[in-house]
Amino acid sequence: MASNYLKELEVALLAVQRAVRLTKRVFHEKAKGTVSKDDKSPVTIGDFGAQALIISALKANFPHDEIVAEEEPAQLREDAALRDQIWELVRNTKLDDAAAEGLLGGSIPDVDAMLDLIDKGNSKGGPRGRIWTIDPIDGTKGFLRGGQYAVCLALLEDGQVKVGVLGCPNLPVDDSAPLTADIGANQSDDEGRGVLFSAVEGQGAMSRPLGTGGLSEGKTISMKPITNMSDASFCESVEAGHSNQSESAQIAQKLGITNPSVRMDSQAKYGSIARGAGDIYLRLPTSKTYQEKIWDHAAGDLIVREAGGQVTDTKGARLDFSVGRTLASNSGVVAAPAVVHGQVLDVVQQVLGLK
Ligand SMILES: Nc1ncnc2c1ncn2[C@@H]1O[C@H](COP(=O)(O)O)[C@@H](O)[C@H]1OP(=O)(O)O
Ligand SMILES: [Mg+2]
Ligand SMILES: [Mg+2]
Ligand SMILES: [Mg+2]
Repeated sequence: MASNYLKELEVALLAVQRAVRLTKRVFHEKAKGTVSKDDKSPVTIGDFGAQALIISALKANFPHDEIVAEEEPAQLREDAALRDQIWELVRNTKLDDAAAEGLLGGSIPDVDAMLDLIDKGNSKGGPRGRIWTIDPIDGTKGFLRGGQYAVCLALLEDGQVKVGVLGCPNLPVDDSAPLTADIGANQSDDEGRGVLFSAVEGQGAMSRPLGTGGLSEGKTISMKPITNMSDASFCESVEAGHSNQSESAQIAQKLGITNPSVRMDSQAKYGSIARGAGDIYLRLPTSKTYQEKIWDHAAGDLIVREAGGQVTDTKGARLDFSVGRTLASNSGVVAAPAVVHGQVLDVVQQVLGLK
């Protein structure tokens, strides 16, 4: 029987909403408990805490599903001070709505149970079955800089993205607000900011304000119908090491795009183009060896496609979430409204020398 994924969507939205409450507390702290991972990238107490809370909600509702999550608890088992800071955050973060909190399965019993939950995100992924993928804080560098970041959750079934949710605490609630990575001068003022994007395969894409309790009504979002490329806006990473910014500038110029790129951290880029605040998202490989991670793209891929977009890699292939924890068979990302995707891809391939 075909599933409409109603329960999966509700649990995913609430789990992300709750995790965002935790990450926002850390965002407003000066000391974010940052440590460096083996690959030199940063991770904070916010990343670990959000991952624990989301996995707890998934295990309470879908105990047989597998989970591919970004963080692993090894460093925490050795660092009691860091572990205790995370536990303090996790045990004190709840939704205001008791029924919603109850749906997420209630409290985690103790610090060891929390570490075990973080460890449950260690699935290898693959082509079969139900697999959730979590990026507890996407754009950790943006999070540390006081910029955009996203809490990301998606459900894959037999390698296809079925449900995607992105919590973007620093994007404007207003879907028609202009595309900017700026979150305003007064960073302690949350007024008008915080959006939850979601999509279910075949059911369209939605946005709603991030709240503190249950879920508010969602609005359908769609990409902007581009009639004139010179009016288009495109977004890319802030980090020059994540995407080739000189190639993207050449692509924009060849397409006739006159606006400068908007540089924004995280999957907030996918959400922004899905609601028509921007039009095109380019991610151009900077190295031959880096493989994109499935948690960095699964939710955004579905949200953009359900909003009327097309998402491929630079070779024109759809993103393949069925080959493990990384997008090993893809190279880069080209996301654009479906009607112009072919035109954009053509120029990307010319500039990258792929044709
Ligand atoms: N060399 C790289 N190329 C592309 N993406 C990268 C690279 N190194 C890290 N990333 C990932 O890019 C994502 C952020 O993307 P963006 O630049 O669009 O905000 C992060 O998840 C980050 O991983 P990590 O979470 O390990 O830092
Ligand atoms: Mg990420
Ligand atoms: Mg992350
Ligand atoms: Mg990371």
